[in-house]
Parts: sequence; C-alpha cells; structure tokens
Amino acid sequence: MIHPKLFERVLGLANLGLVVLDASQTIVLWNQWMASHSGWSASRVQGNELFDLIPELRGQRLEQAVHTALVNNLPTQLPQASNRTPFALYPAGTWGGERMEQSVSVTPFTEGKERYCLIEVSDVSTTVGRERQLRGQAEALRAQSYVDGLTGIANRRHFDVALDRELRRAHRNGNELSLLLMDIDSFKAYNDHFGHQQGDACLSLVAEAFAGMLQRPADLAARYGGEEFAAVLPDTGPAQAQQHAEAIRARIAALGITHAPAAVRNHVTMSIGVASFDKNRLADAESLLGAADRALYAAKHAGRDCVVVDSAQDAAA
Ligand SMILES: Nc1nc2c(ncn2[C@@H]2O[C@H](COP(=O)(O)OP(=O)(O)OP(=O)(O)O)[C@@H](O)[C@H]2O)c(=O)[nH]1
Repeated sequence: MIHPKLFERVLGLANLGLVVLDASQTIVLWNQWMASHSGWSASRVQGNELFDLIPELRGQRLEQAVHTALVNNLPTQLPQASNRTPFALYPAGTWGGERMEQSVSVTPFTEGKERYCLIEVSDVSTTVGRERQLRGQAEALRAQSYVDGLTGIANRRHFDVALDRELRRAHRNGNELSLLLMDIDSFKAYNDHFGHQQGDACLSLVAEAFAGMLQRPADLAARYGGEEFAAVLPDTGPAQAQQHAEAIRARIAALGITHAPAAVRNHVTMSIGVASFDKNRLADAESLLGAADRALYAAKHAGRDCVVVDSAQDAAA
C-alpha cells in the first residue's frame, strides 16, 4: 500500500498535467504541474465545476470527451488537429504570450461507487515546433527544387534559369538559340473522359518521350506548367528548331495514347510553337516566350497536332 505522503509527492513531481473530475464535472484534483503552468493553485480550482471555471472549454472536444468518459465510461485521446491549446497553459512562470501546445487524453475510472475521469495533459510544444520547422524546410526545399514533381523533368523554375543563362550566352557570343512551347491538344477533354489520375499518367508519358527527343547536353526539356511543356535549344537556329519540333510532334503522336472521343484525333497529340533569338526583335526571355506563345496559339488555331514557327522569323528565313 503506497503511503499517502509518498503518493502526494509523486503527484507533485509528475511532468504532466493531471486533473480529476467527479461525476458532476467538479475538479477534485489539480496537480502541481497544472498549477505551475496555469497560475491557478489547486486550492483555487478544486471544488469548482471545470466548465464553469473555464467557460471557453464549453462546446470543445474536451467537453465531449469528458461527457463520453463520465456517461459512457469510454476513454478519448483528443485529436491533435482539432485544438492544440485547450487549456490556458504556458511555460512555467511565463503566463501570457503563446499557449503551450498540448496533447490531451481523458480516461474514466470508478472508485467505490463513484465515477471519475482523469484528464492528462502533456506539453508537446517541442514536437509541434519541430514538426513546423520540418514542414517549413520541406516547403523551402520544394520551392528551391529544379525538378517537376509529377513528370521528373525540369520544372518551370529550372527552365527560367536555363533560358536566362542561354540568352546571356547568345548575347555574348552571338550564338543561335531557339525555344519551343508545346501544349497537349484537348487535354481538358482527356481529363474529363479518363479522369485526372490517368491525365497525370498521360502527362508523365508525354514528358518522358519529349525529354528523350532532346539529345544535346545543353538542351533542356521542361514542364512549363499544367499540360504545357517547353524546350530551350542552344546553338539552334529556326530551321533546325522547326525540324526538332516536328520530330517531337511526330514522336508524341506515335505513342498512340488513346484520346477522348471529343478530341481532334483519336490519339494524344501536341501543338508546338517555335521562336528563335533575334538580337533586334526577340532579345529577352519575355519577348521570346511571347513569340513562341503566339506561334503555339497559331498552331492551335490551324487545327492542332502541328508546328508553327514565329511568323517574323518565317518571313526572315
Ligand atoms: N491531369 C492533369 N491535368 C492537368 C494538369 N495541369 C493542367 N491540367 C488540365 O489541362 C487542361 C487544359 O485545358 P485547356 O487549357 O482548356 O486546353 P485543352 O483542353 O488542352 O485544349 P487546347 O489546348 O485548346 O487543345 C485543363 O483541364 C487542366 O485541368 C495536371 O497536372 N494533371
């Protein structure tokens, strides 16, 4: 039989909050940990009904859990996501400021003929803080990443950096540089017919085939966004870029991926716009992308599944 004094000492030393309520939800025990983190001594709170003393707990999951314990004799571990700071608890001696993050469980028990419930509160601030930090770091890493998560080819960020770098080289050395912008035809219809998941699988197949068509180490195949892809082709003039684009278009068509009935072809196809660096007209990323985009739009307008070269370039050629 444990000595009452010893038992009291252990309760005082416990590194978690222990609150016992009787069947009428009156606080019969409020341990030292609760006192030092709330600023409310046991003598102040014991004898009070918990939800009268702390009205903000009314309507919360804790009230429900206490009810479940006292009425249905069932324990509850409060879900972390619902309310991480139910009690106004603070790191010892710092009442005010940010509340401690808490993990709370409620357990019923019977002593003699009386039903009670034990509320255990532990401080999970460190774990939650670490979780937040890790999530923040993961997000930062993703933002810094140069790889598209779905297709595994370069992402838009990588593409922007590569285009900038190659444009500076073209200016410096007078080298040629071309850009392809491509878009899967009637992809909305594909998604609508086969579902988004199969749409994602289709994007991955197309990306793999497209990236496989670019052979030179300096060429860059990227997912530009959604169902749009792009390629940076250094040391490549308009005529050669058009040839590349045509080969890519044919390769995608040859994959023979069944398209939705509403699409122009019964297999998945791509429209491609081509624009090339021109120090007098298309000398920066914005104008080069604008020209490629207009060419892509023209390809869509021409019936899709085709390649269109930026018109001024065409005229100059
Ligand atoms: N499955 C999937 N679909 C995407 C993704 N990104 C964009 N899309 C879909 O791609 C479709 C693009 O549709 P639109 O811009 O209307 O063009 P379209 O149907 O391809 O028609 P055209 O380009 O004119 O031939 C939209 O339905 C988008 O929801 C993605 O990551 N996965």
